[in-house]
Amino acid sequence: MGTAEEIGQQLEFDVEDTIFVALGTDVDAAKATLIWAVHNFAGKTFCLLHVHHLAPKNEEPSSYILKGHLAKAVEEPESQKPFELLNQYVLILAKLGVQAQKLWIETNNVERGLVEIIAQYSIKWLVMGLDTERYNMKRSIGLKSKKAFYVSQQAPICCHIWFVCRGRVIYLREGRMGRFNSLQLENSEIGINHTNHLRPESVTCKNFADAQGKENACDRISRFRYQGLVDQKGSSNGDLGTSRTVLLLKNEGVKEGHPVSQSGLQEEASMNVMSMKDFEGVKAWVEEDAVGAELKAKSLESTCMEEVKKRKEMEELLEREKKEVERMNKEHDELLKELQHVQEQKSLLERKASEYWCEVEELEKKMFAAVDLLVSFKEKRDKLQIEHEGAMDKLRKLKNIVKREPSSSHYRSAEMPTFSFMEIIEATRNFDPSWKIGEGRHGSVYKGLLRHMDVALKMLPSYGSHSQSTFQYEVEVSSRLRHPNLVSIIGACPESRLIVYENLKNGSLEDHLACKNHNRPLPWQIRIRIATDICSALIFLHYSDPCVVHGDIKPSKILLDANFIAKLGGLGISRLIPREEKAFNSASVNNISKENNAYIDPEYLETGRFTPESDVYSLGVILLRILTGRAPLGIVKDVKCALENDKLGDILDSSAGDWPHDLAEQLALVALRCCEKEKLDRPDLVSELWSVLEPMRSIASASCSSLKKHSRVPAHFTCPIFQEIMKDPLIAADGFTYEADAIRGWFQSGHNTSPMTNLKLEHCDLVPNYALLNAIQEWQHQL
Ligand SMILES: Nc1ncnc2c1ncn2[C@@H]1O[C@H](COP(=O)(O)OP(=O)(O)OP(=O)(O)O)[C@@H](O)[C@H]1O
Repeated sequence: MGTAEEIGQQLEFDVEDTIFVALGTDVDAAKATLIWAVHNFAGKTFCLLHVHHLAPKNEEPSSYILKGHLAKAVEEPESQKPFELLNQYVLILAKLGVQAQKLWIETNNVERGLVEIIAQYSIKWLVMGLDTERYNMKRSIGLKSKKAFYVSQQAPICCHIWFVCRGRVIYLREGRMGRFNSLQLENSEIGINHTNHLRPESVTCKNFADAQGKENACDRISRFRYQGLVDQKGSSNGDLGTSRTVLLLKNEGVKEGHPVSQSGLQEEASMNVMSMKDFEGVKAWVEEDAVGAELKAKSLESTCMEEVKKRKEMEELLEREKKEVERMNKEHDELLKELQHVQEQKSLLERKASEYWCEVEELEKKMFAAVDLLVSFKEKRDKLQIEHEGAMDKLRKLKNIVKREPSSSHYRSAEMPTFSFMEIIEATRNFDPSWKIGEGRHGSVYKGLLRHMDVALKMLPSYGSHSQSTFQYEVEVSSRLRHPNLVSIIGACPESRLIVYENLKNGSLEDHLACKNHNRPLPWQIRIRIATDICSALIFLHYSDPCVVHGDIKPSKILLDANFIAKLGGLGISRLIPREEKAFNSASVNNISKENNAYIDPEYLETGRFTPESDVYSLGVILLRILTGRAPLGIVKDVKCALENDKLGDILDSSAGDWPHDLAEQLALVALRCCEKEKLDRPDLVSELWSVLEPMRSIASASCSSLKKHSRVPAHFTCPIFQEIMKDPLIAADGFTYEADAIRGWFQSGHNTSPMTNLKLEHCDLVPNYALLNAIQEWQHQL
């Protein structure tokens, strides 16, 4: 065993020109490294270097080697050692025509051993194969192996080292010294190309064939002689520390247990004739020759088959999955469409719902309004029911009133005489126009001679249910109310809706005030008496039970008989009001002219309700007209103004004669009170109005000169049979008053009917009419 220098000297080849290839225990890696080296350093001398790791002392080397990668990788029997593989590599290279040496070094530290060998032999070019497992990543660059890293760091600086794995350079540690510093790689993946100046020195496979004459492979192989430079028993030269170095230089010196067979050498020799063109073939041979590779290939083949099978299954599975995915995608699309449709429906429904809500709110509002309306209608209904009950009660009372005995009331229960239309035609001379004495809203008034009586015939329109009811009502009321100052009804012609009244020969007050039909102006005395007559009639109506409100008092309704006794007519609009009632409603104001509006109570115009005070108001306007002779419109204001200015005399109707001033002023004041807007401010008929008018009448009677001129016997003072002023007036069952001798003679002559109506009398009893007698006597006294 010698020093490193000594060892180097013992090498039979030029270290300077040799490419050292350090091979590990990984067979695949070793092969790939070798192929790379041969491919890139064609023509160079190779020395295959294996630094063998010695087993620890407590473990047998052989068993350790068996555990090593090499033995496992090639699946060699126990006897085969990495050393034999090194020989195989050399043989393979020989087959490739590459000159190769082998160097076997044993040490207990591989990387340090490598570094020391580099140093000892001054190795300039070293290719270091790396474990494939560690560099399995594609394009992994950099050293991961601890050994490689150590070598790259510690190797002498003059050494150029390629770290190769799987046929590509992982890392290049460039050396600074040496002739081949600029050596470029032919197929390096790190991009180093051959330079032209190296080419001549490179020996390609072809060149190698040409050079075989100089030195054949056997010669080169024969130079591998085993020289036991290192003492197997551990007598180290000390430079390598604990390592043992075995240098293989010659065939004859093969280390024990690592023989190179003769046949192998012969094969190597024969393979020396192979050219680099057969490289692929040799490579195939190498692969076929390698048992491990074959087994591995088989294994790989079966694995591949399995993989193919698996792949097929996977592809089928994938296909199925793909179809499933397509189906699911289709379903997904359909569901998406459905979802979209549902969302559209949803938004549509939401829109409709909001519209419905709006409608519901509207309907609720309407419903609440309807409920309010219903409530108000119910209230009105209840009110109307109460009113209806009240009306029914009134009706019952009125019916009772109607049924009363004649002696207990002002009403007469006698049947109203009826006339045929033929009689009416005869009485009016077929409605001779010259016999027409008046025209009202409801029809014309004719004078007539009916059954020897001087009558006035008022014909109501023959159409409309209203006219029928008006007709019936007027007949009913007129027939039941009897008073010297009320126009008396004589009978009716229902078939022509015609009412027969007594004929008041002097016409209406209106005609006299307006001096129509050649009427002379009435003297103030007559006017005062007319006022008292109407007041008397009103007192009679208002104090009747039930109270009768005329409701339409105006001068045209005040008729004057032959003696200028005033009689109030036109009871058609009047209403019976029970005592406890104060008013009745009427809508007839619509038909009233503006002129006649002046007689109507302003309160009625506002409320539509007639009260007894309404009649008082009308009477007040009539009194003012009697006093002034002026038109009714604005008369109240004129008289007020005249009174305030003490100029009443200026507005008095001078055609009535000389009005006594006090009387005129008194009449004006009381008339204005009647025309007060507030009904409560108007005077009471009896206590306030009659009490003023009655003394006036006396004053007027006293002023006989003018009165006598106009005085005539009142018609009701004369007997209907004798036509003379009655001295002993008796009331018969027909309600008429007759002179006692005349009516008794009527009965004694066999009559049991009324001389006036020709109807059968219920009885022949006769009752004295003291009131009339008193009136006659008073009248006679005044005369
Ligand atoms: N019984 C009668 N005797 C004499 N003349 C009468 C009689 N009745 C009515 N007249 C005359 O006929 C006229 C019409 O009377 P009528 O009652 O029909 O209407 P009006 O009172 O004038 O008006 P309205 O149409 O408002 O009732 C009276 O103005 C009067 O001149």
